[in-house]
Amino acid sequence: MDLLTNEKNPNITNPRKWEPGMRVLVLTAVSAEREAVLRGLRGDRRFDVLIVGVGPVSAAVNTAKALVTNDYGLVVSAGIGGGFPGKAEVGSLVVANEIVAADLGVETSEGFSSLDELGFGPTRIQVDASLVNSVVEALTAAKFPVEIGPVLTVSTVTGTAESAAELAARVPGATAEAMEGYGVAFAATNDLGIPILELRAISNLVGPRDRAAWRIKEALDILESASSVLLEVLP
Ligand SMILES: O=C(O)c1cccc(C(=O)CC[C@H]2O[C@@H](n3cnc4c(=O)[nH]cnc43)[C@H](O)[C@@H]2O)c1
Repeated sequence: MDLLTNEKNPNITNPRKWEPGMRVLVLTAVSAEREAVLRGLRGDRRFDVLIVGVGPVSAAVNTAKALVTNDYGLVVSAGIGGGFPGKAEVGSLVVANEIVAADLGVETSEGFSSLDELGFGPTRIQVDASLVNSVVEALTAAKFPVEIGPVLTVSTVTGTAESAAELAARVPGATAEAMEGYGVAFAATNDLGIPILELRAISNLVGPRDRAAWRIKEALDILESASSVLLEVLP
């Protein structure tokens, strides 16, 4: 056996299926996001909405803790996020079809190599296509501007056009960026096989840092409205 082979990661599986009536765990990074989701869910008792903190490590640890005590049929990472230019506008919603740990790898003289390429992977978690489609159909019917695509999890918010372009080249189709999705998804899928979703309301574009351009209030309002659509999709 190669001493550096990671035998843990291949246990990421997704054998369980969401069934109507199952409990849903929604994880947000901060309380403003949690409050928005709770307003949208209008007190529906099938949903628990918890704060896991900012960043993938905090998100993974706190999601894993929450999954010890309750049985959930679906885990949702929800919050605001950055949209890749030309892929997701500010004020739109992004539903992940794939959740990608986009900066988990090594830097080489030829550029970035992901853990997958080094044999330590995977760094990408697929989302069940039928779940994605039913959420997107319901959001579209409710007239939300919605995009489907890979949502990147990063430990550092992208702050230059060069870094944004590098990430977009690294993950073809990259649609949004946030900091928690992969941590939440890893905790839910690894060994437990609980289906996952990631939903991001776009507050800013991925690229040069421009704090004044962030539309956090608008994104939280959209997150609230989108959460009420989850009530219909997840009966
Ligand atoms: O730029 C700043 O000064 C700054 C100060 C405090 C917090 C931030 C954040 O980026 C909060 C990250 C938080 O929000 C999500 N998020 C929203 N937009 C993005 C993005 O473009 N790239 C990554 N994460 C984003 C993220 O999931 C965190 O929960 C900045």
